[in-house]
Amino acid sequence: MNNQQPDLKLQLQDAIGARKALEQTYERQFQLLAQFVQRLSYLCKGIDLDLDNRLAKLRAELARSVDLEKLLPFIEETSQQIKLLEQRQQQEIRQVQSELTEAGRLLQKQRGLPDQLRRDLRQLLTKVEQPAATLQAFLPHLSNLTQLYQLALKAKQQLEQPDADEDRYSHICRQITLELTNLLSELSFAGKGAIEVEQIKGSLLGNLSVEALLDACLRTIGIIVRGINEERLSAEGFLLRLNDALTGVQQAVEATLLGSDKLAEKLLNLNQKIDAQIDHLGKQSQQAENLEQLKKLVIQRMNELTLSLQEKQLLEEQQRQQIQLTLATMETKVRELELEASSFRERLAEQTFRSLRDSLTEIPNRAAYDERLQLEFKRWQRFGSPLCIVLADVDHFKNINDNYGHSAGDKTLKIIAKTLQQSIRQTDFIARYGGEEFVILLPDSKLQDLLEPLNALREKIKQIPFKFKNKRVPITISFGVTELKTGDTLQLAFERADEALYQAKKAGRDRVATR
Ligand SMILES: Nc1nc2c(ncn2[C@@H]2O[C@H](COP(=O)(O)OP(=O)(O)OP(=O)(O)O)[C@@H](O)[C@H]2O)c(=O)[nH]1
Repeated sequence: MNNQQPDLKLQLQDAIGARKALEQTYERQFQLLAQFVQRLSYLCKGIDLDLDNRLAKLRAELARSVDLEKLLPFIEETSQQIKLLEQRQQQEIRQVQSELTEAGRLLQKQRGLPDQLRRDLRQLLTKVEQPAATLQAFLPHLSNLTQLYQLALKAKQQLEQPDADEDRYSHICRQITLELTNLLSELSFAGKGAIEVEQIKGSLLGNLSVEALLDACLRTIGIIVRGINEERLSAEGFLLRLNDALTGVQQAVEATLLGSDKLAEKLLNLNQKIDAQIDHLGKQSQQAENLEQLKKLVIQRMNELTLSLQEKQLLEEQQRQQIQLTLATMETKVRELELEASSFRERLAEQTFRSLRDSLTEIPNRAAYDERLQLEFKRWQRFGSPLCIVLADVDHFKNINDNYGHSAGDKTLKIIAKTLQQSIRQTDFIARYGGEEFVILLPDSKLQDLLEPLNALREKIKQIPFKFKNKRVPITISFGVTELKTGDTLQLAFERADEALYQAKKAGRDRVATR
């Protein structure tokens, strides 16, 4: 029993020591937490006056006591206040987002902004539209937008300054050249018109003055008007020839009717004559007194009758021949008309075919693309199966024209167009969008499934052994791809593909970029 007493005492001392150590640890942790809360509360200072006051009280309480029970009401109140503040902040985020978007859109509406600025602005607006957690997240966007406003202002000022006339002048020239080149690539004429179109296209590759561009525009209008007139005249000519042919047939029928009327009259007279001859023969034979007299009479009348019958046969043969002739004439006329009509039909079909084809590369042109796009878009809306748009642009194509001439450039475009067309599926659609740019529509394809085939196609183009001036010149192509999303308009989707293409170019070309 005596031995057990010191043991108990020792155990009690240990327990008291452990408890003290625990209390000290607890106090240290509480101090640490209190310090942390204090620092955090300083960070929130200045956001809201009421919150500042509550946090000050909480800090004072934390400094004074370590009793959590006493602190609880303060913590409760402060957290309520923070919740309200949070709601207010969400509202402010939405407001800043909408104000930034509005300011960006306003800038977008300004005319005469440089192309690059437009692209940057478009990208910025896409970022602004994405949800943000804090107001601070908008700060870089705000600063970007301010920069874009400054750039736009500078660009505008430059345009308005007299010494910017030169820039403005060349900007206008470039715009007209671009529009006219696009228009010409959609026109397709045979013969003289085609040669003239090619000449104008060739002249647009140089730096033309506004006067020369105006002249090119007027010449283009002339070609179009002539083309329309030619088609109109050709249609008019066909109708006139149709009218002539019908008049011819009508006259032939009338002549036949008239001829057969006359013949019928002659035949009637002849029949009456034959009847009279037979009648006369009958009467005279009764008056004959002997057989010899009768025989002479009969022979004479029979000769007269034979002559009349021969005449009748001749008349009938004439009538038959006349009808045959008329029928043959009518048949020839009808055949001629048929030939004329079928060549007219062919010309019309060819015209429709040509107006939807690009004359250089012989693949569908932009007008054909617009038509097909509408169709695919409607299908996409109705059936919901995926639809992708790919923009393809030959890299540094200007260098080919500059270094090896325009016709080398033309040949390059033809080969690339052919390679692209041969590489897509039958249900896909490719068109020359203009210049060195092509557009491909891929129904029933998901964006992620296109990366591999498009990269293979890009490699295929790179491997084409182009040779100019006895030198192997590798040519590359960049692709911008997008898939239509719910709520998309055609314009939005196209702009995304265009942005992707821009990214591919910016990242060094010869690549596939997606958006
Ligand atoms: N030979 C030829 N050239 C054309 C035709 N249409 C447009 N071009 C030329 O294509 C060139 C396009 O040049 P840019 O738009 O500067 O582009 P790029 O040189 O391809 O450079 P990146 O696209 O930036 O890689 C211009 O020089 C046009 O004159 C055409 O039908 N035939």
